[in-house]
Amino acid sequence: MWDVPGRRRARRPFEPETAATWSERMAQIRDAFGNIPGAFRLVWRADRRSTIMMAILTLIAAALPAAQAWAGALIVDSVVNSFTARVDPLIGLEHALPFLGFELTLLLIGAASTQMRTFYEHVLNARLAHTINTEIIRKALALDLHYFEDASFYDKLQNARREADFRALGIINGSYNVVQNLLTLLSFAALLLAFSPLITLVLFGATIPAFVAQGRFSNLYFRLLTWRAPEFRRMQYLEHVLTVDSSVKEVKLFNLGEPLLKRYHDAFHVFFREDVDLARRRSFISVGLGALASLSYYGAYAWIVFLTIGGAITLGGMTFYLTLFRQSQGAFQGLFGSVTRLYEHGLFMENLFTFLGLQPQMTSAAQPVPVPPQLQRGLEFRNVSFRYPGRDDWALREINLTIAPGEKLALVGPNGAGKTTLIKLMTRLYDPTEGQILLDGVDLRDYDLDEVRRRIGVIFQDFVRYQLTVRENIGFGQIDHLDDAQRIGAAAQRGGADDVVAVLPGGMETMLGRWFENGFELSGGQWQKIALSRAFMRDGEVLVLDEPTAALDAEREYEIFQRFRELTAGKIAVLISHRFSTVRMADRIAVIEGGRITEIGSHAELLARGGTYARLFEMQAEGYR
Ligand SMILES: Nc1ncnc2c1ncn2[C@@H]1O[C@H](COP(=O)(O)OP(=O)(O)OP(=O)(O)O)[C@@H](O)[C@H]1O
Repeated sequence: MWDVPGRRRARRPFEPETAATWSERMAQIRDAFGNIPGAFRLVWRADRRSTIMMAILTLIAAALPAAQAWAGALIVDSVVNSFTARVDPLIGLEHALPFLGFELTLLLIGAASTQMRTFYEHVLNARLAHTINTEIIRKALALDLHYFEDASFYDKLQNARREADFRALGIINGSYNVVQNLLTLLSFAALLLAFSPLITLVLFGATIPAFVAQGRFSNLYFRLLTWRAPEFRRMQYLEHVLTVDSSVKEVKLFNLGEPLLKRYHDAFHVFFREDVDLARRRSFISVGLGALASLSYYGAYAWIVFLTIGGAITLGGMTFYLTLFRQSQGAFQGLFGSVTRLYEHGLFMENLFTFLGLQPQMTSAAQPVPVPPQLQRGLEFRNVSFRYPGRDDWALREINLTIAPGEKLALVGPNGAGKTTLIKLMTRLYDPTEGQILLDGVDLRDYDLDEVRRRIGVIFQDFVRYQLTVRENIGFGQIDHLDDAQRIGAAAQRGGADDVVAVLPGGMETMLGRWFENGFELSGGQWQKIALSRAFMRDGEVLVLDEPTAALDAEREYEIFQRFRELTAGKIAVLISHRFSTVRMADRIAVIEGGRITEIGSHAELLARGGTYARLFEMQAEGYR
């Protein structure tokens, strides 16, 4: 039913109903309402004062109509008394004035409390959005890399983020409204029941179908939005590609703009049609069921008219009961409306709480072994095999490798061979599926996770270009030394960023990138020097450089590698490179093919062996002749 003809991409069909059995439906309702306390805790954490103020203001709002009715009655009584006593109009007015003043005061209190509530709601909304975003970011920080390499994680993130703040606030408002309506209703229900239980049943019973229908629509709407998360992200992705600096060159030169924009439009129209369809059905059913409630009201009306004409009740009694019918039915509908909205908000909060409930698997040992200050035995891969979550094939298979303290090891191999994966295991971004990685004889998993990472400096080939100052770009290698100008300067020199800094208008304080004002964009190689310097900022025992010099000019690369031994003296250095001029400077070279180490040895040994390394080296050397 959600499928729109003529679309190119086949979509998963949206199934409107899954909670088939009664018990499943009850469980769903329980879950949705079960999220209310959690939402309250969240709001409470975000801003206690506003939460309390809103509660007080709601109670004032609940009490005001009754007080106003009472003030009205006092005014009428005062007028009637003066009239029957035939007092002078001025004196009569004088008697009524305090009551008029009372009503005016109530009116002013009402207006002020409405404004105050709007104000506190605004404050709470801003704080709440911030609190929720912070919790989402904190959770993302705690989660392992594999979550970020999985599309369904982004759907969860998307669902958690979307509307969470507005829904949490909705739960607070909804809960307060339920209390308000309940109080009003209780007072009316007593009077109504005393008059006629049957009429009470007819009036209230007629509003129940609308309540049930609204609940079903809330459920449908929630599931539609949740199910839609992947498509919605695809739209956001297109928007991103079409509007950021990193893709603008290709978008222009390959004329991708309009075709991609069309995809964006198409996705929007599918969503739009689905939304309109749902809204239309919701409106139709609401009108139909609203008519049912009105019908019951007019049925009761006719009954009262009949009783009045028959002389069973007075004209005043008729007016009184009619008011009672209308107001109590209104309060009942209001109560149901609030409950339905609460249910809908509760469903949406489920997404946030599910996300916040995700647990990292890569955790520190309960009683971590301290990492030794100086490595004695180095790093050892013992029978390590690894498969990415959700993949059947092995990315690494039976890796046995020991890297001695101070050794320089190069990893070479074709694209997709598993080199970067090996680094990810070494830095505990992933744990091996089989086997162990030992740092100085102790399994990496027995150390404190942060401690391990602190001791290893890594720059990946897809390093980050922080749109921040040079100082921060380098200093982030050791964030607690961000203000240590000397250390940052030394790291810049070792990584080769010193000559970049020399030409920048603001030196170390120059803003890099084009995203922010006065940003200075660097060339690919210049960025790489900055990233390399970031790795040198770290004073760890292990330095890992994944394609560190791919974008450097030959001269600079030569210079850095001439000094490489000196720069990494006493440290383990692992470098991945496709450039043999770089690779040959390592003590040993491991060739990785299809996830296995197929050759290992020094440059001379591998050349002498005449295997893959020798073949690739000759091929590259040939290219330069
Ligand atoms: N996050 C991931 N999830 C699933 N599979 C992955 C992931 N990252 C890499 N792979 C797969 O693991 C294998 C090894 O990839 P890896 O990135 O380690 O190769 P590499 O040797 O570093 O290649 P390159 O020289 O191209 O950088 C490849 O088959 C790749 O498809």
